[in-house]
Amino acid sequence: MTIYFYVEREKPYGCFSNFSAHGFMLDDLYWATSEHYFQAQKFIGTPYLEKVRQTKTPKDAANMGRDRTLPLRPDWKQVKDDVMRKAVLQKFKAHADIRDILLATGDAMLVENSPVDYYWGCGKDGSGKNKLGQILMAVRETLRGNVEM
Ligand SMILES: Nc1nc(O)c(N)c(N[C@@H]2O[C@H](COP(=O)(O)O)[C@@H](O)[C@H]2O)n1
Repeated sequence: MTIYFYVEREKPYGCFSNFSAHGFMLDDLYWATSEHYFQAQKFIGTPYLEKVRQTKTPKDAANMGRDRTLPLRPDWKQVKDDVMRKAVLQKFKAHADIRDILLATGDAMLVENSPVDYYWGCGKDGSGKNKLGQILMAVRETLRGNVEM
């Protein structure tokens, strides 16, 4: 079985999106969404991290994080998967309701059904890497106590 998710408002699996309104503490700071955390880490060591953290919406955080006039950390390509793992794990540790939804998916394949994202999602034609779906499945195993992240 495959479960597709994308935007937050699509129930019940919209909570798998990084845009879902499930905040958490990480690195001694509060993050309104996992998107805020992920995008802010692009600017670690600069004041832009805090600027992204304080953006109003996950869309605003994504827009700022994707602004390539801002100083992207040089190792971003190497660390971005780990950053995403850390954010997603913490989000599901912090919220029992969505943790239950994730665990109840059993061994279903989880796919971010983004028509525009061929890295985190499956892309328009399904050929994308679906990295976010893979991370959610890995988090699911970690929460079951089967695999360390
Ligand atoms: N809602 C939404 N709109 C897009 O245009 C997207 N690309 C995504 N995918 C999410 O974007 C985040 C990573 O973006 P960048 O690597 O900074 O481009 C991540 O949360 C994907 O799940 N979502």
